[in-house]
Amino acid sequence: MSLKLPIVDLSKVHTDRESLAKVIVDALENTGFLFIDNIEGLDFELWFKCCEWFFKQPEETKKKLLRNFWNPDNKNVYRGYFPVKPNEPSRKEGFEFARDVPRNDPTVKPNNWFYEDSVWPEEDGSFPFRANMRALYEKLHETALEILRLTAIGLGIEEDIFTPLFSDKPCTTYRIMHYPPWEGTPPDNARIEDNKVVITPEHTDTNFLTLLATFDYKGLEVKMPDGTWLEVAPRPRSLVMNIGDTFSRMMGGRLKATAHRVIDIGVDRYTSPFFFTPGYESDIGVNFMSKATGNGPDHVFERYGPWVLNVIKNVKKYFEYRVLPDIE
Ligand SMILES: O=C(O)CCC(=O)C(=O)O
Ligand SMILES: [Fe+2]
Repeated sequence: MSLKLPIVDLSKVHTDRESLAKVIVDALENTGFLFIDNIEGLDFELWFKCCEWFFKQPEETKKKLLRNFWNPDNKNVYRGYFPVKPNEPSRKEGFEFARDVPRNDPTVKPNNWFYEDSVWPEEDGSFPFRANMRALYEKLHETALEILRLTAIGLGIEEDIFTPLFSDKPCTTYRIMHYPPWEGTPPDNARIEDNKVVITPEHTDTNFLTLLATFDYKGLEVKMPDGTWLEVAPRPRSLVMNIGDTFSRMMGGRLKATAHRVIDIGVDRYTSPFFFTPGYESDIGVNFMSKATGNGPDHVFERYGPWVLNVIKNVKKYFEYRVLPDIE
């Protein structure tokens, strides 16, 4: 069964802010997923071409971009390329980058790998991969901020209240992914109910807000409050949006970070999430609404960086992040 997600039509962003705000907050209080239509200037075809271009690069090129965990010759520990791992239920290769910060920024500790420089594949001049991806990043950053302004309106708080979390060096990760179909028999840990096979197991996102292009591929499924799974039917030129643990926790669970997974559809699958993420020093403490309204249980200041590092290393225990060095 497929899920009819609420749709936020951004062509109405100047004329009908209140009703868009209501759609967003209602969606985030319920299923936690929605579609965003009509994002001016966002070129999905170019975005898809970037995926195709990158994943057909020779293995040698990708190897130079591997995180240090997979290629000790490389310095990058957080950004770059990750390969398909044999016998893992998460069956995908991906490339991740961020906005670079100036190397001489005195507020960034030299060992803070959240802010390491992104690494890029060499180009031969026929396709400006890096320039395209960077332009797409800025468009998605702008879109995410607009969505958060609308969310704030829907929550009845000051429209720009979330903006400062992302003004100072956001830790956003922009990723492109390729899921190759299983070769032979999938491992047992990829098998789920009804003989289905996953290529990304059930999870919630950890970051603040995710904007996802599925490029009309099927496969994404969302968990309903009653525990059943519904598929997200592809919607051309639309972004799928959900929020992550960071935002949900700040809101005391009022807005939902909903579990989702990806089912094997038997063909090469390309998708691209933009993991919109606060700055390392940004305050993501609980009881955010008390801070925003001056009422309610005490808001407790908490920095994003140390909080999320503990989550990925010790709570979610992502195996490739287990080795990440401590920062402070
Ligand atoms: O590929 C997809 O459709 C979703 C991927 C996803 O959930 C993720 O990367 O967090
Ligand atoms: Fe996800």
